[in-house]
Amino acid sequence: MDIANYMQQIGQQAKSASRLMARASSAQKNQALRLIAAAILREAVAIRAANHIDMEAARATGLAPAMLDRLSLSEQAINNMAEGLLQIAALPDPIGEITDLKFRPSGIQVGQMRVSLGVIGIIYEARPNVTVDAAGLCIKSGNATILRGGSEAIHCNQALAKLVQEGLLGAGLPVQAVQVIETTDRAAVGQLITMPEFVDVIVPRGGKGLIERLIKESTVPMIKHLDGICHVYIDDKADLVKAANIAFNAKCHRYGTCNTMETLLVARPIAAQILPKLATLYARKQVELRCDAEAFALLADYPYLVAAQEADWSTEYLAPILSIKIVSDLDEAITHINHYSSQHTDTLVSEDYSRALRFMREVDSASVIVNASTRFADGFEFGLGAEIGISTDKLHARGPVGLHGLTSVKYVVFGHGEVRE
Ligand SMILES: NC(=O)C1=CN([C@@H]2O[C@H](COP(=O)(O)OP(=O)(O)OC[C@H]3O[C@@H](n4cnc5c(N)ncnc54)[C@H](OP(=O)(O)O)[C@@H]3O)[C@@H](O)[C@H]2O)C=CC1
Ligand SMILES: N[C@@H](CCC(=O)OP(=O)(O)O)C(=O)O
Repeated sequence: MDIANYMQQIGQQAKSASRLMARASSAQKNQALRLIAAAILREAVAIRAANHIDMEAARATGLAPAMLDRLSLSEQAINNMAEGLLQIAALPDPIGEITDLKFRPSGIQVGQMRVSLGVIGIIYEARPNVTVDAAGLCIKSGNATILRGGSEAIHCNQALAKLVQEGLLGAGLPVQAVQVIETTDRAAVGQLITMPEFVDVIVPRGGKGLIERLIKESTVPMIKHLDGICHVYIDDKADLVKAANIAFNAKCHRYGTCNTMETLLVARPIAAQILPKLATLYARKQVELRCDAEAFALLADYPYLVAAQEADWSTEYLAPILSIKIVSDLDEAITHINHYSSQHTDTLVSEDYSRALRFMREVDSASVIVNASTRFADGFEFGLGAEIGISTDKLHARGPVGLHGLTSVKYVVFGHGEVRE
């Protein structure tokens, strides 16, 4: 395959499709979403068969269990993809909304109209449900998209792409509004990020290697969705029952997601009370605990205990591993988090109102949570219907990105024959 030519063609097709998508009616876009949902349910067996091929290949290469979990599509996950599309269909259409329309002294009326971004290139991990969530959000927000999922998911992504295109066709929308790149050759990524004539925005979801390349090479603006070095800080004013539930869920609910806790900070006055209890819970899941010297001494009998190294505080394990540090107070916790966190999601467990407010104001992360698990940092859980991912950028969109994050506004002016004096 001549990758440069192939990507030029994909880019041109996306650009043409984006013009039609920008003016598509809400009814058409919603019809496409419903048709895709129905096709996914109808073809559940074929989707699972494609996923099985990917899973077998990934197992053969020794992919880590948490990554296999991310790649696998259960019957429930397939139902959830379809349900997610129906939820996106039920959301109000943001496109065309005019806000803040005001008369100016000159007589003109000035307002802002919400518009689509155009063509969005999304590079993401081997997680097939993202293919459907991203396609659904891009369709509803009137964009065209070029999708480059993780190579381990290629068969499943192609099967899903066919169903998405079937739905677009059925609703009278351009099938090339959603294109899945058919090659796993990373040269295609290199092309995608250097086609500003066709691509308006790149959304990279991934780790440091991906981002380093994109920062060096991309000539297209990006909304970066980076790694999650997420923290839970258990304060000495915490309700310890809540704290244990939250700290267990934040680590053990799913190891491979970016909103999983990687470091637990515990206030010194309650460390001896809470840490052994938590260790009992973590031991059931065989979670390795990488502890600073103080926590190490408290948990000396724990079966999977390791002394933490400096590098642990800035490591995203995506695995049953947790680093633990005892801190003196909220100030030390905030300082640690702002130094080591990837500014994705951080949680405080405390019953103290003033400390909660301080944590929310001072922790510089996309989602700052009080008394709930970091795992809630998710577009669906935040009520966005679905998400493109979790932006760790500060500009344009921050945190879970839903429909609004895939749009922009332009000024619109209604005149009545006015001329400037
Ligand atoms: N903030 C967020 O919303 C999210 C963040 N993440 C983060 O992603 C990371 C885990 O996912 P993981 O699969 O390991 O991520 P990777 O960064 O390894 O892969 C993600 C995607 O980028 C591609 N890629 C990676 N490196 C390059 C490169 N140098 N050139 C071209 N393409 C590249 C991969 O392709 P290939 O298949 O060829 O490897 C894949 O499609 C974690 O850090 C996690 O926190 C994940 C999801 C959401
Ligand atoms: N929003 C997601 C987490 C973000 C995400 O997609 O993470 P990842 O599993 O690293 O691709 C969730 O809570 O399921």
